[in-house]
Amino acid sequence: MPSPRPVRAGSARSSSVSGVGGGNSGGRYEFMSLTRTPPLSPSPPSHLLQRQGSDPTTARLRASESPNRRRRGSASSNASTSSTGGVQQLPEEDCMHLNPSIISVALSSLLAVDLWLSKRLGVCACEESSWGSARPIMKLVEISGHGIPWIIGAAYCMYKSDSAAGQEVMLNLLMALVLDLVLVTIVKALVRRRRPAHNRMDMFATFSVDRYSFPSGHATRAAMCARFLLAHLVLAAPLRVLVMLWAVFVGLSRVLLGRHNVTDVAFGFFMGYCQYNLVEVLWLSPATLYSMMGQLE
Ligand SMILES: CC(C)=CCC/C(C)=C/CC/C(C)=C/COP(=O)(O)O
Repeated sequence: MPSPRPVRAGSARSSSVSGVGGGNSGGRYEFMSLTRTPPLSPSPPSHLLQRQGSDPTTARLRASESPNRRRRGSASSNASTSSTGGVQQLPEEDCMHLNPSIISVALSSLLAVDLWLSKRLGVCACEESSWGSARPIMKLVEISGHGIPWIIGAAYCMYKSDSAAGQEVMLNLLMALVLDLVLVTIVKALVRRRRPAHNRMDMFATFSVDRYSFPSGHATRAAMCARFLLAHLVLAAPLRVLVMLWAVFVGLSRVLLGRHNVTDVAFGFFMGYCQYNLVEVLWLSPATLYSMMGQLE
């Protein structure tokens, strides 16, 4: 935690650090890391003042930089001070470090809200949680969106279907489910976001990549399958509403069970929605299938 320290009016900074939360020159406070030895002189070297900045965010950002980067930054700052004979000008690169962009601040705020909200909503994360008694129902919803029942179900319907159109639809549903597994695995492996700390890893049939939470595979599958069923099955209106409610409930149950953060599920829904468009583009017609099989022979 940085500690505020009054700075003498005489040690004013140059205007090159404006916009970094630097206050006025009289009676303002500087933040100094407790892990650093304070300078002996009452007026610290100007390059130190400039680099640490009066903004605690900046101090934190700098503390998290790699040692190499810090060393490089410090060298360039020294150089800039000495080469301008006291007039301090930061290199372009350093100005960007000192000014966290609006996007990164917005992202950090979104992630902070996400973590806070997800923790509050994880009311079925264990039996002792406030809604712990609803956990078995949530786990049933979880199974209803799992890949294994969907793959087995689609294969069974394809086998049992006595019309070519029915077989075609079920074959494409199977292809969509496999595509979903592949895409979610790739994104999870790339992003590697850990599941929430309050999650209990007691899920049925998972891959090793399922220790990661972004995006929610259940949410992608629910969104994609719901779109698929609504587009290719002739369903009465109440059933269509039920399909949509099921998809929403699968996503919600991921957060209530503490399996995911809200953003994992939100992105999962978006990704599943887009995946359906891809399935439409890649649609396997019987003709395509026969020609593919012919090429294999
Ligand atoms: C036939 C075959 C290889 C099926 C694999 C199905 C399988 C194990 C899918 C994993 C489903 C799963 C646990 C996804 C994780 O979902 P999240 O919502 O927790 O990301």
